[in-house]
Amino acid sequence: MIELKRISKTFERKGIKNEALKNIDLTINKGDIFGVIGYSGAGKSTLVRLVNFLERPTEGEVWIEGQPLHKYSPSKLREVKKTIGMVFQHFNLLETKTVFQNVAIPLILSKENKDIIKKRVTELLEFVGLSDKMTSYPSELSGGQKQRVGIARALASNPKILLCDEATSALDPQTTQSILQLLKKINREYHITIMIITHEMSVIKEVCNRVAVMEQGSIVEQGSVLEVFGHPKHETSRKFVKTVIHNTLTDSMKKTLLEEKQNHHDSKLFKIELVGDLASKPIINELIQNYQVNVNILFANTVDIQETALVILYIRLNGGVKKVGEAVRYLEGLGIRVEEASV
Ligand SMILES: Nc1ncnc2c1ncn2[C@@H]1O[C@H](COP(=O)(O)OP(=O)(O)OP(=O)(O)O)[C@@H](O)[C@H]1O
Repeated sequence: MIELKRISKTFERKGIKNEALKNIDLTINKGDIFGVIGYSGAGKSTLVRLVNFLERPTEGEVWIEGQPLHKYSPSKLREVKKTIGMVFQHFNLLETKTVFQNVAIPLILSKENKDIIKKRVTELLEFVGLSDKMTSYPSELSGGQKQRVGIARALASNPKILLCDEATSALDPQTTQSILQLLKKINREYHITIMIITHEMSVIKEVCNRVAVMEQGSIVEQGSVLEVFGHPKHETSRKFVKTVIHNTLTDSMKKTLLEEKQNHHDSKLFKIELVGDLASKPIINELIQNYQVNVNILFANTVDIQETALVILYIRLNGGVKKVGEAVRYLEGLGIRVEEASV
């Protein structure tokens, strides 16, 4: 578990202060794959560097697995930091060392014996799918293979937490997919909590269960990925969600609705979201049959988030205030999020 409490970080250079993080409160639970997203300069890297104390907070507390890192001496910090692995955007491999030697570095530093190192590195290279590259040098590998080495090295000391700072940003979409699948496998099989820093919402959609959106040093929204994708509250979150999910009426549909407005003064427009099992229920049919309302579907989109279907619909209900009200209450009673929409 990672807990950041009232964290602020101010950099000072030549008398000029730069408040990189402002009053951050964040809890990442054991087993989470937690994404932090934001535009360049939002403070993401500073935030992740605080978790393994590559940076010290100006104010606030950093708790890792119940341990108060902000109170620890450098030697005690070194011990805790062994339980945290880090994966970097540009891999940070030693070019003069082989794949095997790169992965072995953390074990050599903690003075493990040769047999243990050999066994552990062999296992890890098998896990990341690079058994046949043991004696290769980084210059002989593709970007995706280099990142697999970086990940194996981060796992060498058996961490409880893995921090990934833009780990897929230098990779093409297909390689990104394979690295994200590997991170999922690490989370599932090794029960490692993962914190992912990214500026790509597709990364969050693919692997994270929770997300925090950052802007100018603050967290402007956080929650489950389904919640934030289905119903982003902050403007910045909405912009990020739009990059991966089409969740608003199309321009041509808005135009038509505006033109038709006078003909539909007794109808109401709603945005509804169906999550998981609800997505496959005959809800529209029930609205028509049981509540005698006319249902006009104006927009529909289905996306899979974390292997769960999220259906976003814009529907126009017509049938008088009473019937429409009853229909809405029926939907809400099923646990469907219903929001009156405007054009
Ligand atoms: N060591 C430093 N000294 C001074 N200012 C810094 C330092 N590190 C970061 N900053 C500043 O803190 C702010 C946040 O930077 P940070 O790198 O955390 O953002 P980011 O969201 O990770 O951006 P990017 O995606 O571009 O890496 C920026 O204004 C940056 O200039």
